[in-house]
Amino acid sequence: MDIEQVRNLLKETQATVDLYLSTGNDDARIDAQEKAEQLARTLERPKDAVLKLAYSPTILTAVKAAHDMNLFEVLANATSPVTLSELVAAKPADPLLVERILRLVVANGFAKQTAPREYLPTSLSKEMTKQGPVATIESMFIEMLPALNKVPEYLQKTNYRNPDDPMATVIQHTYDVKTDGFTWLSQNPAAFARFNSFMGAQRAGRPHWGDWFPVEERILTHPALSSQTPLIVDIGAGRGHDLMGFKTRFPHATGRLILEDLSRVIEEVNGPELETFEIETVVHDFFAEAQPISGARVYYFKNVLHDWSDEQAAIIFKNLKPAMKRGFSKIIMEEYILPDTNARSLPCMTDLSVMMFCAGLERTRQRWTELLESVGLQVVKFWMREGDELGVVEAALAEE
Ligand SMILES: C[S@@+](CC[C@H](N)C(=O)[O-])C[C@H]1O[C@@H](n2cnc3c(N)ncnc32)[C@H](O)[C@@H]1O
Repeated sequence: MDIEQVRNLLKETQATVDLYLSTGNDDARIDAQEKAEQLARTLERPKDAVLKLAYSPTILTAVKAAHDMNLFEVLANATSPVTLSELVAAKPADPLLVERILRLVVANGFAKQTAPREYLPTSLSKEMTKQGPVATIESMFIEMLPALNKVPEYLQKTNYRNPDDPMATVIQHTYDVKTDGFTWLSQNPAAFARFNSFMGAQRAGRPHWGDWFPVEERILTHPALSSQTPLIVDIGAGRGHDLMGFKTRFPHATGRLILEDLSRVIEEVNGPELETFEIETVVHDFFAEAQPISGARVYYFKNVLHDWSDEQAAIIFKNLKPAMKRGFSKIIMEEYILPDTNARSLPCMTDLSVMMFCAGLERTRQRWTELLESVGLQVVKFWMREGDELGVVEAALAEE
């Protein structure tokens, strides 16, 4: 172990923690957390680090089993220690088994132990009683882990080609299905509900782009805007929460708000709620047809492009471009924008997951630039917000 390195990291960790405590800035919080992790890694013997990594799936297993035995439900509201006997009664289950599961759960911060066979909740135990976090663990455990397990085999079989076909990626290899991952999930209502809650939980608490992106300056201030102009076309919009959020923040913005998605989604979302927000709906398959709404100020995609490989994304953009008005229309994409070096761990985890599930990918600045330029578009600016590597790619037709 390099003692000098430990000393330096300790100082750096202290400095980033102090910065966070004095500013409350979320970037500073994440920097502090990463420095602390680096420090912990430096203190760990490499062989122990490898062992821990190899055994790490057992943590997920223990948390899932604890959830299945209702241990978090019983613990969550306790203000004084809960005994093993009380926890055992929740299912009921064998005391020795519960004790063993709880040992791993406690060692990983999902509960606290106050005395032999006495436990208290932590913020993580409480998290494990909410629908979204539970769905996150369940979806990962039930549907995704079997496929993750097959990734090395799949990559070997495909001679280590980067997956680019959503009909022939790890999901099809694992489950022997002939559909894309989303269709496969949608055919199993329980799995689909889990997955949707998982995705919802992943996005929960993220600020709306209208709260940090300079919407007024970059979008609303333009002499050509009129009440008939499509102001925002949200492509692959899902249930329309982003447009509703936009309308709430900019109720007097000039122009129409249009929600586009596949027909099955539009059938489901059409109704009084969207009408209240004056949101129009249009059925549009971005692979099969040209963009039907011409001359919009903004073509907005959120969490759409990362589901698709560059080859598929190029089709989406080629179908969009003819509708764009030069000097007026913009593309706004809310996605991860990874730095070209040293990306953080979480977006790299989602990168591997979208690769496995739909041959998608999270893109670095360089990859976004290259993708857009390959189809006659250009990055106008990358906008990063505080907190993580999520941001907005603002793009337009390339200059002629
Ligand atoms: C990951 S969801 C994102 C939804 C929404 N933008 C959000 O961030 O919550 C991807 C969306 O793309 C839609 N989608 C998938 N394939 C599509 C296609 N070929 N044409 C149009 N929309 C599509 C899906 O129905 C889904 O609503």
